[in-house]
Amino acid sequence: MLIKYGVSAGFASLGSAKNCMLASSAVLRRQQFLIRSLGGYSDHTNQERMQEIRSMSGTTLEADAENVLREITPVLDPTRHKGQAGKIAVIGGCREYTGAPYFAAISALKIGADLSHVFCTKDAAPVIKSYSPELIVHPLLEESYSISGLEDEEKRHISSKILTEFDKWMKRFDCLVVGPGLGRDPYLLECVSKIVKHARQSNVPIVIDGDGLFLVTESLDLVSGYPLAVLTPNVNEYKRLVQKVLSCEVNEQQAPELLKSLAKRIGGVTILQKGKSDLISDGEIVKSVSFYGSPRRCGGQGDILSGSVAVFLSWARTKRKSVDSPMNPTVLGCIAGSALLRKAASLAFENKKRSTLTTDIIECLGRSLEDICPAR
Ligand SMILES: NC(=O)C1=CN([C@@H]2O[C@H](COP(=O)(O)OP(=O)(O)OC[C@H]3O[C@@H](n4cnc5c(N)ncnc54)[C@H](O)[C@@H]3O)[C@@H](O)[C@H]2O)[C@@H](O)CC1
Ligand SMILES: Nc1ncnc2c1ncn2[C@@H]1O[C@H](COP(=O)(O)OP(=O)(O)OP(=O)(O)O)[C@@H](O)[C@H]1O
Ligand SMILES: [Mg+2]
Repeated sequence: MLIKYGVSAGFASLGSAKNCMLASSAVLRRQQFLIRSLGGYSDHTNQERMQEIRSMSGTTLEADAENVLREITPVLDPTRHKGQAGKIAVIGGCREYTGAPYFAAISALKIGADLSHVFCTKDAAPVIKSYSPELIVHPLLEESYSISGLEDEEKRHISSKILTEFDKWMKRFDCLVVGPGLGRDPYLLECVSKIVKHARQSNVPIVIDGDGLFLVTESLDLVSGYPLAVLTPNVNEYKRLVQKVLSCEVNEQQAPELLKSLAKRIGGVTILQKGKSDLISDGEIVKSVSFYGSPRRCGGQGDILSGSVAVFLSWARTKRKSVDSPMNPTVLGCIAGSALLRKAASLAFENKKRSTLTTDIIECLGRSLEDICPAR
């Protein structure tokens, strides 16, 4: 059974009169909002999608994402200092992939985080630095090819130096994103496993994406039972996870139930299953984000999503500290990240149509959030 997770209901504990009013007209508002939202993705299936969404909102599967975005996005308060709006670190970037960690890290900044770091291999660092002076790029990780010929003892020494260096930084971060463009080199993945273990010991939230999902699918213990872990699998990554954990195939008819079982079996981690609709579960509830979006499937949209989820989940955790809310901040972060990416993708597609690229979508992140939560 899907547990009700209406956002207006969830935030009722915030106690404002505004939220009481929201709750009383929740169904009508949600329907109007979802239908309005369809504007961006104007293909011939809109009528069907409208019908789908109407029935989903009736069963409370569809999240009231616009309201989530409003609730967790902090106001731009002049008394706040640098860092209070979020410090994010992306662990990824190797010889093959330099775009993915850049997309994740720059998206975090464009949404409103104050600082965004990238920890990548030595070869990838100058390339990523050249994309943007805004990012703080650490040429820290090593791949097997760069240490080939060394004795095992020396390799272990390098690995422990990497870990010591990362530890100096770790406690400063509000969230890590592990995996965009990480690659699958065994030596590098072993180092990253140790980084994940340390982050977990320090209670730092971790969003796992891309090759990070390859790593945790092989070593589930890294995240199992850690409530601050968020996995963001695409179609392939999800299939591999389901096969490994539940020993079955993906069944589209029972997608919400399957996702919930998977999240529960991994000890209550939060999973954002990406697709035509994004489905989110922490093993207790299931929510979907189906509106907006674009028919362009250019690579890199998942990377924007992982950076966005990291920021929103940090904001949701901060909000939770100041206001006693029953909401799971990891689920809120996923709902907000998914909705914002889909809105930005829809705006970019309106302008660029077939030539829409990930960089165009990143340029629309600011306006998309501004439409929902004006800066002033
Ligand atoms: N510009 C960049 O540097 C980018 C790097 N990326 C990185 O590339 C690495 C590998 O990620 P991938 O997403 O390619 O790995 P996957 O294992 O998800 O994809 C592998 C193959 O599956 C195919 N595929 C993708 N979606 C599919 C679908 N819905 N149905 C059937 N087949 C599908 C793709 O064509 C691809 O050849 C990761 O580290 C990722 O972060 C990607 O994020 C894309 C952008
Ligand atoms: N068929 C679809 N229709 C509409 N939106 C989709 C569809 N598939 C994915 N998306 C949207 O694109 C986002 C990225 O999903 P995608 O499956 O492309 O991730 P990915 O393969 O990890 O991306 P990346 O290329 O960055 O690795 C999802 O959050 C979802 O909102
Ligand atoms: Mg991906």
